[in-house]
Amino acid sequence: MADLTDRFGTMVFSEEVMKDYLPKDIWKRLAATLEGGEPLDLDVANAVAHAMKVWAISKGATHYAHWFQPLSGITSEKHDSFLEPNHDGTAITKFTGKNLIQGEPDASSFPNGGLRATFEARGYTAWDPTSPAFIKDDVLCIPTAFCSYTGEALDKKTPLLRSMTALSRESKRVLALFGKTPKKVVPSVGDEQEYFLIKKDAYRKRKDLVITGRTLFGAAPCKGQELEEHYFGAIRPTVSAYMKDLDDELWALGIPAKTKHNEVAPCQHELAPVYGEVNEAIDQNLVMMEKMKLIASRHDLVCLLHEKPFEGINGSGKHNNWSLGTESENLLDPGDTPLDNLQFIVFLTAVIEAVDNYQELLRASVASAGNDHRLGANEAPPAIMSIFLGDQLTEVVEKIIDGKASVHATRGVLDLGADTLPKLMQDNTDRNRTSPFAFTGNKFEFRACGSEQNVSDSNLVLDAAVAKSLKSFADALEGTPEDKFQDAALEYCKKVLTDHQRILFSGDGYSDEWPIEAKKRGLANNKTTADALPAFVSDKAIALFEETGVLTKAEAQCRYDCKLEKYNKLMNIEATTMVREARRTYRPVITAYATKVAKGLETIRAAGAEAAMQCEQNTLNKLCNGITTINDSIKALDAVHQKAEALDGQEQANVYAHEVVPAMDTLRAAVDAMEEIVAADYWPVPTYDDILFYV
Ligand SMILES: NC(=O)CC[C@H](N)C(=O)O
Repeated sequence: MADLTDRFGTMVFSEEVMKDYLPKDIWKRLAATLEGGEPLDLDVANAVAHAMKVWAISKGATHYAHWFQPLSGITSEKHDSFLEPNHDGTAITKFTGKNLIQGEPDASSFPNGGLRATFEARGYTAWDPTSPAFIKDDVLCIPTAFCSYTGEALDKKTPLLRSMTALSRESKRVLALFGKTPKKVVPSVGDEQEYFLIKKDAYRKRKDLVITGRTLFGAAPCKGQELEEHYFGAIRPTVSAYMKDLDDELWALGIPAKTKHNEVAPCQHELAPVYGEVNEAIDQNLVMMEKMKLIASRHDLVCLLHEKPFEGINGSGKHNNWSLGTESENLLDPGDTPLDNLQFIVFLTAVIEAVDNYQELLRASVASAGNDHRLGANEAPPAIMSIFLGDQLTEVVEKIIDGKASVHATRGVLDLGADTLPKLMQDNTDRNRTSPFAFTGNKFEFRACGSEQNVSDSNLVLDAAVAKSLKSFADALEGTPEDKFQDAALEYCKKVLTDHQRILFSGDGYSDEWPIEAKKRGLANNKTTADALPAFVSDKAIALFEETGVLTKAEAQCRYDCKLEKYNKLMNIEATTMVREARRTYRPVITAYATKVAKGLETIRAAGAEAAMQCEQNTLNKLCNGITTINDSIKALDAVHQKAEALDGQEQANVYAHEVVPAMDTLRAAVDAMEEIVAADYWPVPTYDDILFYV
């Protein structure tokens, strides 16, 4: 077996491979594009395409594909063979610079929200050279952006790249004030991917799981996660074999899979890669999710990426560990020297201001039907956005607000009563699992993101919002005389921190007091996707998107429309599945069992042993009541479902969130109550106990 390091990145057209395959001058010109955004000319593209083709074919590839992320959030690819037939019955291989740079897929079947009417059907894909090409299933996949012919972004990647540009631009302005001139500033991200693994045969027997990705019914198991024995527990052989396969494939694809472990819920696991530049990290996360599902199938398992496959136990998040850095320093690392501390405080302040100003937009960025079930319980943060800084940093911020921090008169350094900030511990124990946005030593962990989501939206909002805060700082401080800069910077931070202190919260996000307190502080609490999404197109959000150049108004509107449409469609699918299952799967079985109990009772009564049968009579009564409740609940759900389907857009979403979901909860409760009394061999589907403990 190849050496462990030799197995890494074998299927990636990496910088190292490029250097190997490309003539020196071509590589230099390409590197200028990668680093400085120099426009790419056709000569270079032709040479790169040729090198890519030769390399890919040497690895067994037969096709190439522009690999992109339409607004559905999942990835798309159309495979074209490298082969070109000659007229004489032979063939050559061909892949040109033009093929590399641009593709022209038919865009008409991808979601494009409100822009549909004005768009031509065609769209085009454009090579993103900042994320390396890779070979997947004998296909050379080229990461691309996806736009309409009129230039509007129709994908998740384009605005993310724009937000990176904005953030780099404004960060550089701020760093210039500290006398630093990095080439670029890049947000980096490490996404912790949580998932469930269950047996394929159990999965196939659960229509709700197959169709909606989550269980719409299911009584609480006899044992849940209360014994806390699964988290970090020894990994069972079936799961371990899966994880090894997965690691191997991810490593070959250059995905730095690092940490794997059992998560809190039975059957739940996590895989965390080493962080990387956000654009590439998200591409890799999308490939990772695809591989997780495919490889599970080879092991007779199913990987569930839904945010809440099982009610009442831990859901799955994708904690987005976000930081900002130059080629030589992490700007969210408090550092050791006082001057670094002031710079750190400026960037910290910018993040605090950004999260407070755009709390509703951040909430909207993680809004989805699945995440609605997860937020607010079982170690997932509530829907209220807030920031957890930890004790030490909270104290520092309080000192700045109280005017107890100053720039040291003679030495010109930040004075907090001590020379430096305490070196903050990157210690997991200081984490607050109920916080949506927690500082963890040298980065922020955005915990509200859901496991199934493409986190481009969350990151572009975060990048844009922080870019705006930094822009305000640079606008205010540029031109300040050098000897006054530090005092002025600290004064600026003091004001901003005072204005935005309300977003800081270190307490228990699950407590009954927090929503009340949050309301007093004026923080938003958008509990459902329907409530959260309008923030995506508020005047404030549009102004941010336009000012930072991340999205035009039309592009933002189109994203809102797509998210809304997806929510409404998913809710329709869930409500339909639920009613059908209740009618066709559960009710007949409950009725059959009630009939059996009734017949048994009759027989025993005839035999004169009535007293002993009181308990069976009680069961029969419960079953009959249950059937009535189920019938009533189906009727009630049908009615609100029809009401929702008669509407569209935001109005439809509102009815789904506030009327259909509660009706679904009622129907579920009615069926689940029967699961507890119907004889096990009658029950038509595997129960939570059957599913969660047999992998
Ligand atoms: N241990 C953890 O961090 C659990 C997190 C939790 N699964 C979530 O939904 O976010």
